[in-house]
Amino acid sequence: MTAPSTIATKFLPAKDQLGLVAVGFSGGQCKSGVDAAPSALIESGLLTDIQETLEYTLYHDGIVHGYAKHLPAPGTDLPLHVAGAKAPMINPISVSNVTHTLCDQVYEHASKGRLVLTLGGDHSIAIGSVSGTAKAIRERHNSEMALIWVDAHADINTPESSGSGNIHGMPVSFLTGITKAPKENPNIFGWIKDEHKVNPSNIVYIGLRDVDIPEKKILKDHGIRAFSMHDIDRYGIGKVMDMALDHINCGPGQEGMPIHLSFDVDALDPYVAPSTGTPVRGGLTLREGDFICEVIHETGYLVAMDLVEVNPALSGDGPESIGAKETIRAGCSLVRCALGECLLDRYCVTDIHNIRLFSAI
Ligand SMILES: NC(=[NH2+])NCCC[C@H](N)C(=O)O
Ligand SMILES: [Mn+2]
Ligand SMILES: [Mn+2]
Repeated sequence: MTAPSTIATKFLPAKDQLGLVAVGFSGGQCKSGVDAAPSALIESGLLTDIQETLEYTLYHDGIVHGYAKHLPAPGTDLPLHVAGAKAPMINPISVSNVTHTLCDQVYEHASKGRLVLTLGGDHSIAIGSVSGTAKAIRERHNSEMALIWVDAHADINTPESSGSGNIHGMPVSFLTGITKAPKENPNIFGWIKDEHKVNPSNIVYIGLRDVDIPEKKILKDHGIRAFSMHDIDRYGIGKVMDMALDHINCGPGQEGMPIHLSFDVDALDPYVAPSTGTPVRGGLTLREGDFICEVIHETGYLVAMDLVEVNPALSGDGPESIGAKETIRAGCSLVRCALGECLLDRYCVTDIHNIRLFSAI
């Protein structure tokens, strides 16, 4: 057995402080209902668990943001035709404005050393949450940040490569700088500067199984590390997580870097999380999803998490359906695991491979 390690203390957010931003936004895709997710998650008791069971001090303005002030007048946010694109970008001004505001909100929490939880909303909002965290981490720690993207999809289309024009399929291309503000309207995502960006070599995908052909090329060209469902079947989730953390230098004894976890609920199998806009069969079991979150918590490097794409209006019989309830329950479970549930002692990182002080109880 190795001696207790002191890893992770360098970047730890204040141990018990959690900043929450509830983002009721659905403009990154075309199905309504995903904007109702934060309220549904909160109503099912997530914040009580975070405060009472997990003992975090919660910083939350009590608002589910719809960003009405930041949205252009109805009918004016026209699809943007980008040269060479298969489909026009949908709601470009709305998504750019909302994510810019969200970036500032997340930055506010992260720059005070709080762990930041962003409840979406569709996955386009990660443009705001990840950029806000990245900026705060650069300022606080003079460090780059890792991004773990758990999803059935790679969400790395450019406006040119996207077949749908939905921006929730593009956030990673903007966050890495692979896509710049479009020439046709440089204001759209023109606010994204180097300080907001994530280095492609610090990104790890987990759970992929529906990647568009141009996205495969982008992943390859930029050498981005990705673990598909095939890899999870082959190696098991334990080994995949070891390899994922090793890639971002966050494994046992490694120097480490702060981690932003962006969790799209459609990474889970539709059996467990049917209420989502773009479900894909053959996904993660709930335990695999929870395990991913637990392992990331265990590193001590987690500084921010997004939970996105829960859409209570989808799956058969609407918001009250069993499917919607199950999806919300699964989403809450993922968040609690990332915040330290099931572990005997939060942040008690000893030797995460030998001593296993905190196996699940
Ligand atoms: N966040 C998501 N659920 N993204 C789904 C993206 C689907 C498809 N690749 C697209 O670009 O439109
Ligand atoms: Mn997805
Ligand atoms: Mn996604």
